[in-house]
Amino acid sequence: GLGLSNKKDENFGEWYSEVVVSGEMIEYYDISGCYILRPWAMAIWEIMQEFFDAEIKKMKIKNCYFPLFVSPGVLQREKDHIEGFAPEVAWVTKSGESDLEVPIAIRPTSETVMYPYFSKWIRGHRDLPLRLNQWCNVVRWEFSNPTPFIRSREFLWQEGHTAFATKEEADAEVLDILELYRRIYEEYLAVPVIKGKKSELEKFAGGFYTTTVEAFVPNTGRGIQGATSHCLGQNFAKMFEIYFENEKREKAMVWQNSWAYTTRTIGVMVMVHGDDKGLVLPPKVASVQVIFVPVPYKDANTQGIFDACTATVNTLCEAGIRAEADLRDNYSPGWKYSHWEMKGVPLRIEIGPKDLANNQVRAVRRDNSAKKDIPRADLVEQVKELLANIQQSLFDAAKQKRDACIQVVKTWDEFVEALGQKKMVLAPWCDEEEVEKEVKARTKGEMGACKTLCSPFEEPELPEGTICFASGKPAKRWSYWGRSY
Ligand SMILES: O=C1CCCN[C@@H]1CCCn1cnc2ccccc2c1=O
Repeated sequence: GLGLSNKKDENFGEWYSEVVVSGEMIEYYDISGCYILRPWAMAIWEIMQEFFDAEIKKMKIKNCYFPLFVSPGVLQREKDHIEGFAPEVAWVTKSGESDLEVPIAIRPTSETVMYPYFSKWIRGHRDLPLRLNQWCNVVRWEFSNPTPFIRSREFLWQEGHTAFATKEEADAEVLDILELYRRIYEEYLAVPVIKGKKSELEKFAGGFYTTTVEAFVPNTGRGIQGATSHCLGQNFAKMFEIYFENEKREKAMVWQNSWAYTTRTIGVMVMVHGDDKGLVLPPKVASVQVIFVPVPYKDANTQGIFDACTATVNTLCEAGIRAEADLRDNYSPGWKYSHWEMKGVPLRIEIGPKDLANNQVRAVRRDNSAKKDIPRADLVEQVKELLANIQQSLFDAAKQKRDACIQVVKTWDEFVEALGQKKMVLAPWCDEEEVEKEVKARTKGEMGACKTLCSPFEEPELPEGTICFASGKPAKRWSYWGRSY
C-alpha cells in the first residue's frame, strides 16, 4: 500500500490514528471507543504478559478469574471512591426481550467484585498474605475523545489485588510492582518513565497512596500515566470487613494494594517511537524481529535466493530470533520494504544475486536505515548484536528527547512559558491541594488544563527557603506538572 498521508510532526492525532491501522495493529469498530486488536498488536501484549506473569509468579502471586458482572449493591458499597466514576459504569439491563429485575454492572475494576470474598477467605494471619491477580478486560464508558490503546471503552489489563497483615509488607510490594512496570516500559517498550507518587488530588480516591510510572509524549507535550501501583491502606478492609486474628489474637484489619497496567502501554510505545514511515517496534516486543526479503534479479538464480532466505530464517529461529521470510511472488521487493517498514519490523535482511554469490546478506535497520553486509557464517551473532543495539538506541533516543522536554522552573512566568513550549515542568510546590486546583483552573486553555503528574522519588535538592512556584508559600517538594492524557 501507499505510505502515510499524515506526518508525525505536522498532525500528530491523524498520524497516530493512521499508523496504528496501516501498521495492522488496530481495526476500527462500529461502536465508538471500541477497537479490534489485530495479531500485530496482540503479539506485543502477549510478550509483555509473558514477562509480567512470570515475574509475579516468582513473587508467589496467583492468577484467578472473577466474574465480569457486579451486583449494584456491592458496587455502591464503595460510594465515595466511585462517586466520581459512576457515569462510566456500563450496565446490563435486559436479557433478550425481558428487562432484568435488577440491572447488573460490568466491571470497571474489580475491588468491589473481589473484596467480599477476601473477607470470607481471610480469617487468621495464616491466610495472609493473600495475593491474587487477574488478566481480563474492563469497561469504562468514557466520553472524552477515544484513542486507540490510549483511551478506549474496553481495554485489557492485569489487576493485582493483595492483602497483608502489616503496612510494611504492603509498602514493599507497591514498590516491587512499580519496578516491574518500569521494566515493562524501559526494558521492553524502550520508553523512559518517571517513578513517583500521585498527589492527594490525583491519586485513586479510594486508596491510601498511589505510585505511578509517568511517560511523556514529546509531540503533544503531554504526560501520560503509564501504570499505577496503589497502597489501599485499610480503607477497603474497613468497608468490606476484611479482618484477621493477628498473632496477639486481636482482631485486625488487613493492609491492601492494587495495581494495574493496560493495553495503553502499546499506544505509548507507538507514539514515542513511530515515524513517518510507520511503526517502529523495539525488538524485545516485536513478534517479527527480522524479515527476509528475497531480491531476485531477472534470470539470476531465483530458487537459490529463495532457498538461502528459508535456510537463514531457520538458522535464526533456531537461535531464538523471531525471523520470517516474505516469499510472496505477487509483491515486488520495494513494496515489501515499505510494507514491513510500516509494520515497524526492527531489521530487514535482503538477499540478492550478489549476496548469494558472496555468501552474505544485507541487513537494514528500521530505526536509522543503516545498512550492513553480513557474512552468513556470522549471521546469528551479528543479528543478535544488531537487535540489542536497536533496542538500546531506541531507548536512548527516546530518553534524550524526553529529557529535552523537561524544564525546571521556579516562578509562575517560567512555568507558563515552559507549558507553552509543550514541556513537562519540574517545579517546587507547597503540596497544597487548593493550589493544585488553582493551577488547573489558571491553565485551562485550548491545550487542556495542566495538572500534577507525580512527585518523583528521585528529586533534586530543595534548598531551604525555596518557595512554591504558584503560591509563594514555602515549597515542600518538587512535582512534575504538565498537560496529560
Ligand atoms: O487502578 C487500579 C489498579 C487496579 C485495580 N483498580 C485500581 C483503581 C481503579 C480506580 N477506578 C477507575 N475507574 C473506575 C471507573 C468506574 C468505577 C470505578 C473505577 C475505579 O475505581
